[in-house]
Amino acid sequence: MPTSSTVKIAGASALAAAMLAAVSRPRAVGRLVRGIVTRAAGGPVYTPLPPPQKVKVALCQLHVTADKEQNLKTARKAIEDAAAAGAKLVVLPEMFNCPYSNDSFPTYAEDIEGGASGSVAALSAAAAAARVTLVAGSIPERCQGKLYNTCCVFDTSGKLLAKHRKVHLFDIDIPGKITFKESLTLSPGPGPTVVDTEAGRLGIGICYDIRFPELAQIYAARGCQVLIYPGAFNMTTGPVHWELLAKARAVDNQVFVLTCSPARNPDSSYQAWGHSTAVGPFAEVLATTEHSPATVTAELDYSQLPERRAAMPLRQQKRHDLYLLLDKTAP
Ligand SMILES: NC(=O)CCC(=O)C(=O)O
Repeated sequence: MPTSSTVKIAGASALAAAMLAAVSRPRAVGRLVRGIVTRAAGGPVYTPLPPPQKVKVALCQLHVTADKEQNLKTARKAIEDAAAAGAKLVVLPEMFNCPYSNDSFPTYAEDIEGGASGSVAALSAAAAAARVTLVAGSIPERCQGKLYNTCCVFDTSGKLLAKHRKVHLFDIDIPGKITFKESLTLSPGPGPTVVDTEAGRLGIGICYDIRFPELAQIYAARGCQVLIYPGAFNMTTGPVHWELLAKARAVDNQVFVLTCSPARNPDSSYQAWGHSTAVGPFAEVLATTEHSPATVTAELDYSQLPERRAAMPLRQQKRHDLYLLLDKTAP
């Protein structure tokens, strides 16, 4: 059925109809982050273009020390090298600018919201210089008297696109093996973080967040193509769970999953498992490494997503009459 406005156009003279069409047809007036800005009656409208079909990613498994400036230099060099090798999406590790410890978080914490963060300025400059989308691992953030474990995402011009505060804090006690309680110093973040970038729609989690399938399901339901988890698993759980969890989140949701860890540092009080890994939507390991400093690269081919989903239509086969994913933070 034609709408009333279509009927009006059809009934107008040819000249009037042509003039009306010219006014109402969106005119491209500029480009912004692979999007088109059009003028419409209500003001400019930004329509993102679909991301490229294939995206080269780099997971920078960095050597992290107690020297923040040195850590930022190491990160910048890794970002530059990754871009020179063709990466368009670069990922850094969890807590890459400080040692992973409750003693360090308050000392190294920075004010991101107020724009006073030296790390954020350095990361923004690095993303802009390298022209990459940067998922900048995480740093300790101080905001209104609280501390968070926070991941900043920058676009290719260095603009801060989004910030994810770790939602699930790492509080575990495996007797004789590992006890860690992030909640001694950190507060949990408010919820999921979905970011539209030139490299695709990203869902962000930090380390322990990967253990919670519901968060990944929310990201899949909101159309994320890639789930990205900067993380620092430990020597007890890492060998058994790190890759398993990345594969599980990928295969359950038929998405790409990227994990990025600090390299293992013998001088550190916390020994990270390393093994930064890229996983495809069929749970296939696309690229991985051991525990030394390294950059893992992989090509994500987004055309695989509809193919995998058509071949195994899990999304259509869900029994919503039996269970329900309740996204309490849905926009
Ligand atoms: N930094 C973390 O959240 C560590 C998570 C971890 O090691 C685990 O087993 O989970």
